[in-house]
Amino acid sequence: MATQLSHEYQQIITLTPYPLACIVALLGYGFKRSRILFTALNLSGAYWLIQNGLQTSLNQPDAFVLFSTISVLLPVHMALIAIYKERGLFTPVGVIRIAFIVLTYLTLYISWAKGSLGLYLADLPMSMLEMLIHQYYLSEAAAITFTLCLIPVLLSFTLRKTYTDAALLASFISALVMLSKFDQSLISALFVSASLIALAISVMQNSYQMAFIDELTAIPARRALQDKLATLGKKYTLAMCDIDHFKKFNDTYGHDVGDQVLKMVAAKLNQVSGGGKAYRYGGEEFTLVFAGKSEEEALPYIEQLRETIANYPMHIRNQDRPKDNDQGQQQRQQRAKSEVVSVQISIGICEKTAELADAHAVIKKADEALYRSKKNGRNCSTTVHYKPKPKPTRRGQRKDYA
Ligand SMILES: Nc1nc2c(ncn2[C@@H]2O[C@H](COP(=O)(O)OP(=O)(O)OP(=O)(O)O)[C@@H](O)[C@H]2O)c(=O)[nH]1
Repeated sequence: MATQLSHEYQQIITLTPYPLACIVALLGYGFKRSRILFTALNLSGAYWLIQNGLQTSLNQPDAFVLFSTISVLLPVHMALIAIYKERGLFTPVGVIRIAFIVLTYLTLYISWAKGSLGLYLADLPMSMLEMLIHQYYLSEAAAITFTLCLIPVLLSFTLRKTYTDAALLASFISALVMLSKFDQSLISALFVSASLIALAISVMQNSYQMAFIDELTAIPARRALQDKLATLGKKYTLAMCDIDHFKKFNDTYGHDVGDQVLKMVAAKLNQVSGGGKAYRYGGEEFTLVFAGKSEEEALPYIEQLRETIANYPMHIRNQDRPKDNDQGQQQRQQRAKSEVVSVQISIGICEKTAELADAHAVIKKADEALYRSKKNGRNCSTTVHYKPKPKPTRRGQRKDYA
């Protein structure tokens, strides 16, 4: 009975990569991640051949040629997929890529099914015939191919830094382990399944990132804030922060510099202490959430942030560098004075009270307080309920956009 059960489990494990590959291919298609779909095709193609032609001793010429070819084909496809630029699935390049993967595995299968694969054994170079290390199923040719193909996979991972590239790298390493320890029972099913799961997770993480993380500032976005607001208890404080005269940054230095300012402010707000959490509310507006804190308790942390931002010397990077050296030096000297600017923010703070029905009512009140901060000369915080003793604001020596 135990053997029977174990056999059934083995069957399930052996079949698992097929539905997984379908799910991953559908995810790749649905989320327009062509590299995910190509990798699902590549892995399932190789796995299908392994299950059909390699459940026998590698001493058989047919099986040996099939194994040697897969050992080279799999990493080559992975490297080509890694360097592929996402251009959509049904573009000419996308279709060629799909056809290339399918045709290579199909040709191999047909040759194997006709029994003609073994005939090529004599044509294989020595580097494909001898295993490099004892007990590892990796020929010299496969080892060289894996090493060469690792370069684009690693480069793509380091340069693009996407979840997809992380999953591609994981699949690549997994393919290497799977092939070199090929004699282990169920190894191909387990490693191909693990790779497919990593690919599926990368699609989920990608879509989470797109929905919940603000692309420009890399801090949580409005949707993440909505989720957070839904989980807050009875006591919390929200602070709405708005960059002062932000339009002037855009108008004076251009949209790119405006983006730099947004990134700097977001980075500073993201360092909030006292249990606060920063979100980009939209445009040049940010929200700080202090769960379990009153206005009075949150205020020192908020004020500290406001001052940190106002005191930060923001260096405006100039895009058009002059070619002429003297002119460049003059401009650089001028820039040294004129291009360090101070960014200031105005803040409205409101805590949850019994009269305020929900978090949206609290945000509305905080927004009204923010409006009062703007009217009171900007670069200051206004609370709705708590009345702190007025404190004179300090202004720096740098160019001030108030
Ligand atoms: N560069 C850049 N600008 C943005 C972005 N989102 C919104 N803006 C700009 O932010 C500016 C907001 O300007 P206003 O609402 O007039 O406010 P303000 O100039 O900050 O003035 P006050 O709030 O009264 O201090 C607009 O010019 C928008 O185009 C963005 O993602 N990048």
